[in-house]
Amino acid sequence: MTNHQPSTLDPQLPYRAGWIHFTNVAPILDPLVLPPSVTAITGVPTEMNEALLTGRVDIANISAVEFIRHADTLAALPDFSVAVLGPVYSVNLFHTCSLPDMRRIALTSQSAMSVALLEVLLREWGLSPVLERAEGEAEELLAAGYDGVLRIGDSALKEWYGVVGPFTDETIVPEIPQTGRGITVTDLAEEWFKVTGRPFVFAVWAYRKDNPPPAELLKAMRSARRSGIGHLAEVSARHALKLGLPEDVVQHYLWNFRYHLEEADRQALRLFADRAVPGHAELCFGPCE
Ligand SMILES: C=C(O[C@@H]1C=C(C(=O)O)C=C[C@H]1O)C(=O)O
Repeated sequence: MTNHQPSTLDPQLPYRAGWIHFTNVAPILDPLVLPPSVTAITGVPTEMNEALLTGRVDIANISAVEFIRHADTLAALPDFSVAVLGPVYSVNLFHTCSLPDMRRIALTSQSAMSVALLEVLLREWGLSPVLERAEGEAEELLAAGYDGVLRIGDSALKEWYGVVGPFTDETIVPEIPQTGRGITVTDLAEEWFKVTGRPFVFAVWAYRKDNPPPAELLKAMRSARRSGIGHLAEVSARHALKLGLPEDVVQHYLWNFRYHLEEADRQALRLFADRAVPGHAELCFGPCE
């Protein structure tokens, strides 16, 4: 991948955005009408992390841990996040033995944040299994001999439902089962909540400090989020169809997210940063010098 100069150096060039295209960003991305001065590409978290860090894009919703690791050069929008308080349903450790018995865990290559979260939780639990990158469906990898499989995003949401579903009308409230077909699903955001009582921030919208986004992009993003959250039933119905999941499950999945990066989220992210990346530079939620 080639390095590009920040586009602020040439105001004639478009401002380039990178969007993680998972369903959990749909309430912001589906209604988004980009200003003419902005272009966009899409990809999975590790692709968007790389696109921002190599200068292929100017802003992206990236794994929050990459923002932390590069806090000397990156800033985050102060009011945008993909966060939850409690379960997230799409960042899952699938396992067949108990957590302390796990020896070997397969990690998805799409994720940076969930891997960092798993490492923090393993330390918390006093466990040190071998962690390896391996692709494939959770059930296949478990059958192939892994004790645990970490999956994120839409495929993790679908695999979670495949294990714990189908639901009756009453299942969603108050408690969703975590086992089925001999598999347990440990929701990492819920585990973080059990340890800290805090939200967990998976993604922030980050940009290089010297290259902040144009005001018209922020305005378009805020207006899109308002519209997406205001029409969550329609957004959910559209994505339920794409995912092959029931509408009420997708609606529950989406209304559960915190898209506004409030003070509680920023504090929780700092707490995570201190545990995951000791010695990190101070986190700046723009505008930053
Ligand atoms: C909750 C999720 O969050 C995503 C998970 C990320 C990661 O693990 O690196 C990065 C960005 C988030 O949007 C998910 O995709 O399931």
